This record gives sequence, structure tokens and C-alpha cells, in this order.
Amino acid sequence: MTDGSSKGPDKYNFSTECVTIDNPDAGKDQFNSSSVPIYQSATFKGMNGEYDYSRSGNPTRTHLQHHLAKISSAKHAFAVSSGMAALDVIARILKPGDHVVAGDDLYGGSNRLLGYLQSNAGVVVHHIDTCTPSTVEQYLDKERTRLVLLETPTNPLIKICDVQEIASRVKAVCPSAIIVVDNTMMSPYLQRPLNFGADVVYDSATKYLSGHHDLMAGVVICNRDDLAKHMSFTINSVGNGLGPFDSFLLLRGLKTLAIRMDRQQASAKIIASFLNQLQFQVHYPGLKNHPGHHTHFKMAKDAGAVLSFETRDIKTSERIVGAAKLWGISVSFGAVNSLISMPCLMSHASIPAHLRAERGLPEDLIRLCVGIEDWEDLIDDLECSLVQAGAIRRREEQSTSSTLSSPEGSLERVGEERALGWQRCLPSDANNASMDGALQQPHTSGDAENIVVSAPGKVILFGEHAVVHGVTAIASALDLRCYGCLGARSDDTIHLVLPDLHSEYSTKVSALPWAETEVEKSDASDGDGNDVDMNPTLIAAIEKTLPPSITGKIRGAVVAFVHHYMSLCYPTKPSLTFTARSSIPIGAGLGSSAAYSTCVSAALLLYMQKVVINRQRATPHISHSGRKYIGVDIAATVNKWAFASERILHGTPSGIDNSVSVFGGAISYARGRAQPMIPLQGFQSMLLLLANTHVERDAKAVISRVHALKANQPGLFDECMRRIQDVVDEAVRCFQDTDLPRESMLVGLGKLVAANHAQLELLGVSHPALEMIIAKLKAYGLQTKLTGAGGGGCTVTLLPDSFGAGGESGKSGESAHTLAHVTSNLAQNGFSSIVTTVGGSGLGVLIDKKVWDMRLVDQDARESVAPLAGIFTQSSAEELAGKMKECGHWVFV
Ligand SMILES: Nc1ncnc2c1ncn2[C@@H]1O[C@H](COP(=O)(O)OP(=O)(O)O)[C@@H](O)[C@H]1O
Ligand SMILES: C[C@@](O)(CCOP(=O)(O)O)CC(=O)O
Repeated sequence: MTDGSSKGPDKYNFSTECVTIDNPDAGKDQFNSSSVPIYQSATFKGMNGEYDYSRSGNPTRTHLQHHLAKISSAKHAFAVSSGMAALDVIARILKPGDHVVAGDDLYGGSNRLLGYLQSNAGVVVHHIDTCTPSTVEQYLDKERTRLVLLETPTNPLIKICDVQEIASRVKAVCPSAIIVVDNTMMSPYLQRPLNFGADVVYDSATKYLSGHHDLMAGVVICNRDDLAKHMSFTINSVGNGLGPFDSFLLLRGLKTLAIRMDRQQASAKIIASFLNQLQFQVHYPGLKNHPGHHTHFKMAKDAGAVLSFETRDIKTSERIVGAAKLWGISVSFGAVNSLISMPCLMSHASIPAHLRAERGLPEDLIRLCVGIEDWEDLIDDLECSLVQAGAIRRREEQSTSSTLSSPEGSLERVGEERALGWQRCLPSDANNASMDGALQQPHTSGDAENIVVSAPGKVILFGEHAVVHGVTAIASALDLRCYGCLGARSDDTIHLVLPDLHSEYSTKVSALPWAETEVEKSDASDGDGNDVDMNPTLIAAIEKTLPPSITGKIRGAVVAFVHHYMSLCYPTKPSLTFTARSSIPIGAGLGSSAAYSTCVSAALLLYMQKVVINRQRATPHISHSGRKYIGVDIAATVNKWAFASERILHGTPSGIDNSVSVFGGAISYARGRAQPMIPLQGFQSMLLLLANTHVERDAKAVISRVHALKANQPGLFDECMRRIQDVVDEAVRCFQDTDLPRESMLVGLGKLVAANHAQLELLGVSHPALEMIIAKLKAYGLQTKLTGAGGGGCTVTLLPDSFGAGGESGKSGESAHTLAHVTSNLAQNGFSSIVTTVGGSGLGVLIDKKVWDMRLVDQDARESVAPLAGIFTQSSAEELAGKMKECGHWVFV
């Protein structure tokens, strides 16, 4: 029999490999057929041909096996008549007296086959909790354990076992035992157990591999020649090799494996979140509250599309399953259609009730296998079934944050004291189980199409608030940045992923209030950056579509994104996922909103090709590592949109934050002037200490308070403005005076810092926590002021040059000691602080993902590298910048 020996490492990404079927018999097909022919023949003529009898080998099956080996990066692949036939082929390695260690939450069919071997073939089977490696260890017998059978995630309780850990423990005790993994629920797209120490992996190809529930098949893969030889012998002997027609169908189904899985999984995440927020006990590895969440993501690329949940009542579960219309009641999973089942009554009924109870399989468990239907229809149908079954009820009154809102009203779990908010917009509460990074990954068509941008936060050294009222201010870009990733999807949905706010938002594109945009577009704006402004009517219409539970920071971020999406993407209306991730503390006065606004604007403008950056570099960038590559015209367009977004988030921003975020460097800025922004030299080399009070404040509200002061006490207000203008003018002169000795400049600027803060205090925007930091630092001779909107947030302190890092810069031991003392003093009072230099790059765009793509070609690296979009959600804020740099080549304004 011919097996499918692979041709070596993958050349392409998985989805490409799936559709690219190499012909192992190249040149032998006289017609050069594009699709693999079905050799529907039991026998082949002649004495010396490659094939004689289809039990031993068939060309269609050979093609399939070759393809399976390739997409699994395995040396050998076999296709047999069912998943159970696959296990049977493997289990024939066993001899009487051999011990098998297997899970206690095993697929019913596997359980039945092992039971048969136990009663008829003298094999001893231990069903144990394989999710605890130490339990597995207890059942190992050096002489007799021959096979360890693992399923991860298990079916139907979706428990996770650590294949790598178990494999290493088993091999240490019983080197001759083989580790077998049933990978049906993940497929080779999401999980490769051979890379984690498994010897043999099998899939029921009836599920995801074929995807349409129109054939039965099993697949076995392995790298070991001895095991392959044994299994090949068995298949030929018993005759369970897959028939030619089914081989053809499976080959056809495999072409769409990745795209089906992406879609099914994206919907499964939404459905798991829906049930979780209704406080059902949900089993899904993508939920952060799943006990195997971290172990799963150590091995798998994503969470899959099978989940189960408990209702605590068998009858209720039966009613739910019975009421479902779109969800087919059926055993099995992995097909394009969604399925619902009660494992104890169906797929696992072959396990006796007492054993099910012993193994902790709840009788009321409902398993959901999510297909490719529209997720809103799936949720609607599930919601109706839950209501009809009496598991949840709709409440007619206005929903509150502790209930779920649906088109018909809010939902609450029957029998629960408290039900949590579900809405189509999926905001997750930071305190509740929520989707993890991997779950929130965009449903994109691939890394190549993602637009990745970044923009810096800012520090205002002089003139905040006053700048809103026409006074000049001085600000500089920070080396903390926000990153944005925009990718296409194909399901009439926009999806906003905001991990920093522990939240995500989804809505149907067709459900957005497009009428407002249509009116506006037919009027004036050309959408190219001219006449750009926020549209209050559109904002009001967007606000109306949002459930009341979307509040605070999330609401602003959602409204700004949707407003820009609707303004820039009309009439194309693409389906998109946007993920924003920031290392800038949010709401601390360091310009997180401007950086977010810049990322949203730049990503949408680039996506819609309203601005175009040449992505093909003719020459390498030597100067400034890509800095100044993005022209000022592009920057100006992005800046207009970023300002419009700031207007949504801030009310009456001056425009300084977004200008610094887009253009970078250090600037003086005076709104309303012919040339509002003037670059400042000399700022870059300064060393600043930023201290965070961690006192939350609402910038919009603080800015309004200053407006109120202006109206109520114009005399005081005008005097403050005049004094701040004087301070800023003097500071600008200092920066521009190249003859001024540096030390004198720093001392002088220190005095100006103190003078500026005194005026901010008079404006009423300070806070006791800010004052406490300022007083503490004064004791060290350091001048400090609040920065940004105040009312909490951060302070900024000018540090003498001697505090600079590194021996070469002349940091004296004494200064280092003082700085350490300063920061620990602040920390003792709950204030975090960082020392930073300023004046870095503005808007950045990732134009060349070559480095990244090269890493993905390398199989070893591929295992350790998350998809590009996944980095946004899987990395810590500290890791983000480093990882982003590795992704390819960045260019900046
Ligand atoms: N990483 C982010 N993800 C989502 N929204 C963000 C992010 N960064 C900023 N925002 C938006 O900007 C707002 C913060 O604005 P603001 O209160 O002015 O603080 P800052 O001083 O940091 O700019 C948030 O409430 C949120 O709406
Ligand atoms: C108070 C203000 O001057 C700066 C606000 O900065 P932030 O939002 O606190 O980062 C307002 C503005 O200039 O837009």
C-alpha cells in the first residue's frame, strides 16, 4: 500500500497549502486534469503496475494521503473508512496484556472500541483524568503500558490536556509506549500534536477535514517509519482503506478547511460569549475562565468551533435542543451546518449511565457545533430556543447593565440572581470571564491584507488647556505608542477589538444608520480629507444603535471608530475587524485618545486607499530607519481625520494632541494661526520623569470645567491665559536660543514649569494627588507640573542631564541614587513613574512584512509565532512595541 510521504517543509501558509494539491504521479495523467480523478476501480490490469487491487492502494487515495501528509507536515498519512477505523488501525499495535491509559471524557465510540479490546483481546484499559499529568503518571506501568490515548480538547466536556507534558512523562517511564492523540476537534489547521511529542495523530475526517457531513473517513498521520509500516500492513490486511469516491470528496473538502474553520470559529466565540454572559456553565477553551485556557493556547492556534454548556436541568436541556430550528439535532460535528446535541442521549449514549456519572459527564450537557451560517441567525435561534425552553426570559423594561439586551428586549437567566449584559455589541466586563487574545483575533483573510499602523502618545510641557483657548502650547511625541490592525472579513460585520478596555464590539454593517452618511455625502464632503469634521447627526444616529450598557471609555472609542468607518467607507461598506492596542496609559493625560484617533484614521484611510503609501521600497532606508518616508500631505489628511475623532472623544480639543501624534517630534502649537504648528529643535535630548497618580479623570469633563470658568470668571481666566502665554513664549525662546548654555536652559525651563503649574492650579484642574507628587519632587529640587487635562492623570518633571542613563552620558553615582530614591518614594505612595526621552516618530505604517513572512515559512518559527493580528491581543503592552518592530519594515511621518 502507498502512503503519503510528505515532500518536506511547507512552502506556503496553511490555507494556501490546502488548496494547492500537488500531483505525486505528475506526468502520469494523460489529460492533465486539474482536479484529481476518481479511479473508481477495484482492480488494475497488468503484472508490474503500481496498483493492482484498491484494498492495497488506489491512485485517488494516494493523492489524498500525499496531500494529508503535506498539510499536516507529517511523514506518513493514511486515509481509512472512518475515525473509528483509524483508532482500530492504531490499536492493532496492542497485544494481550498491554495496558492502555485513556481519558475519562472520551468520545463514546472510542470508549466502545477500547471496551471491546478489554473484554475480548486481553487489553487492560485505564480511563482516567488525562488533564492532570500526575494522574497519568500514576497509571503508567513500565513493562505493560503500550498506548496512551489523549483527546484535547475532550469531547464533550472540552477539557484540555497538556500533550507535551504527558508525552515527556510517559517517555521517561515507558519509552516504548506510544502517545496517540485524537485531533478531530482541532484539525491540523489549529493543532499539531506531533510537534508536542505525540507518535500518532488521528482525525475523524467525517468532521472538519471533509466539512460537509457527506462522507465517513478517518485519517492517521505519523512520522515514525516502524509505526507507519505496521499500520499500512493492517489497512491492507483488513481492507478499511478509504474508497476512491470518498477519497475524492475528502480531497475536495480539504481545500476549504481553513476558511471554513475561520468562519465557524469566529461565530463560536460570539456564541460562547453570549452563553457565558448569561451565566451558563460554558466549556470553551477560548474563554479566559476555562481552566485549560493557557494550556490549550500553548499547543493550539485557536479555540475551535465546538463548545458545550450546562443548564442544570435535563428537561430544560431537552426542551432547548427540541426548540432549535437552525441548529440541527445531530451527532457528530465539524460540518458547515450548525448542530446541537445532548451527548448523554446521543454520541455518548454508548457509555453506561453509571460510568457517565463516575466520569463527571453532566446529563444536562448541551453540545454546540458551530457551522458557517450567519452568526446573528444562530444567536437568534439559540436565544429563541432558550426562551422557549424557559432557560432565559425576556424582560420588557429598559435593560440595565446587569441584563442582556437583544432586539426584542433585555434577557435574563431564569433562576439566576444576576444576569450579565449581552448585546450584539459584545462589550465584555473586565471583571467577568471574557475572550482572550486568541479569541478576539480578527477574522481576516490573512496577515498580508492586514493594515498595521502606530502612533505615539504625547507629553505637553507647557500650555495645556490654554491651548484650547488660543494660547500657544509646547508638546512632544512620547516613546509609548498605540498600535492598530485593520483586516478584512466577509460577513457583513464590523468588529472592534479593544483589549486595553477588555472589550469588543460587533455590529452588522447593514444595521448601521447609513441614511445619515448618504445625506452628508450627497451634500458636501468628498471623503478625501477635505471638509473633514465630525458629523453630530451621524454621531447621534450611531449613539442610538448602541445599547445603554456601552458606556464610558468604550462608548467613545466605538462611536469614533464607527463614525469614521461610516464616513470613510461609504458606499463600499466593507466588513472589517479593527484591533487597537496601546502601551500608553489610558486617560492619564499622555494622549492615548489622540494616538487611538490617529490609528483609526490612518488605518481606514489606507484601507480605502484615500491615502496611498508606496509599499515597494526601491532603496533601503538608511536615514532615520524609515522616518520622513510618509509625506506631509498624507500626514495632513490623517491629521484632519484624527482631529475629527478627537472632537468625538474630547468635545473641544485644541488639535495639539493629534498633531503631535501624527507628525511626531516636538512642536509649538497655536490653534487658529495660519501656521498652527512649528517644529522645535532641542527638545529631543531632554530627559523627563512622568509620574502617574492613577486617579481616573474624564478629560472631556475637565476641559468643560475650564470653559465654565471662562464664562463665570472671565477676569481670572484671561489673566491665567496671559501668564501662560508669557511662560510659553519664554520657553520657545529658550528652545530656539542656541547660544544659551544647556544648564541655564534647564534651570530656566524648570522655573517656567513651576510657573505654568501655578496657573493650572488657578484654573482648577489640579488634584490633591498631583499636588502630592509635585511637593515630593520639590524636596529633591525638581520642578514638576501636571500634564494633559489634569484632574488626575500624570505629572511631568524636567530632569537634569546628570540623571541620564548609562555611564557615558555622565550619570554620576549620586544622581542615579537620587533617581532611584525618587521613584521608590513615589511608588511607596502608589504613584508609578517612568523616565523617558521625547521627540520620537509620529504616525508609523508597517509596509513590508518580509521579515515576518520569512519567519512564517520556517516551520519551527511558525509554531512559536502567533498570527500578526494575534500579537495585538496576546502580548502584554510592554512586549508589544518590540514584537511590532520584528514584524517587518516600518515607515514614519
Ligand atoms: N487603546 C485604546 N483602546 C480603546 N480606546 C482607547 C484607547 N486609547 C484611548 N482610547 C479612547 O480614548 C479615551 C481616552 O481619552 P482621554 O480621557 O483624553 O485620555 P488621554 O489623556 O489618555 O488621551 C478613552 O476613553 C477611549 O475612548
Ligand atoms: C487639556 C488639553 O490641552 C490637553 C488634553 O490632553 P489629554 O487628553 O489629557 O491627553 C486639551 C487639548 O489641547 O485638546
